[in-house]
Amino acid sequence: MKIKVVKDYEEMSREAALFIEKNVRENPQLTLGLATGGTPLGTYRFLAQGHRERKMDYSRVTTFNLDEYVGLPKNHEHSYHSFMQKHLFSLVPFGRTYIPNGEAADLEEECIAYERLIEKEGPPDIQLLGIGSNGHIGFNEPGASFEGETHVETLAETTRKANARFFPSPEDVPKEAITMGIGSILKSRKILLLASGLRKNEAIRRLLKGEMDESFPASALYHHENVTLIVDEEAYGKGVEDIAE
Ligand SMILES: N[C@@H]1[C@@H](O)[C@H](O)[C@@H](COP(=O)(O)O)O[C@@H]1O
Repeated sequence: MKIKVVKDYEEMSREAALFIEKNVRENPQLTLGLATGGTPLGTYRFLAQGHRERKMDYSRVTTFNLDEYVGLPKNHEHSYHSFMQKHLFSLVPFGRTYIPNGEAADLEEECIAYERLIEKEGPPDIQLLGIGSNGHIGFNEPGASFEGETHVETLAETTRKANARFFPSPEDVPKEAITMGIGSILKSRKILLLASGLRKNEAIRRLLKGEMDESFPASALYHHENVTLIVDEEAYGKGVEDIAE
């Protein structure tokens, strides 16, 4: 695991966007795995700026999103479809964009179809990831299998609480989500993990201990040979050793 410690959220976001831009310049037909949540917002802002000001071209890039809430219509203001539209897709035209359909009549079928799509079009050349304070990646909660494919996950109460800030009230946070599995995520060629702020300090500390354990989903990343962690000083904390290589 390559670890880059940066000053703050802005710097993390800029570094992440530069990482993606460099890879897209080298391969304009890249497949990009995308994440939601507060963490990648700055990265998306910088990608949009690069497109606007430096004419970065994403017209042949295909994107796959990690996850979507179950039961929210695509045009619901808190669906991840709406999130991506608002923060990235309306600002940067991509070739093709895929997000799981959380209101599919047959969710199992949707999961299988999404996994097949990833296999057919991908796997992603770069998978962008945030980390939950309980170590979740995508919506793979503690206990999720490291070999798991796209599936329906019941959200941990801590995750629902953390995401309540995006909803009018905590009860409005859906109880389930479709998520790419940890096995699907690990198929990506490169993984770019971002973490910012004190809220993530404990999760980063635990990750950097380097112990692989299904009770801590992000530790599965030690099974992958090309992971870059960009972490700001608050999330990294003082005195954390670079245990990981
Ligand atoms: N499903 C998403 C994850 O993809 C995200 O990485 C994580 C952290 O969110 P945030 O970036 O808002 O801290 O939780 C969310 O629930």
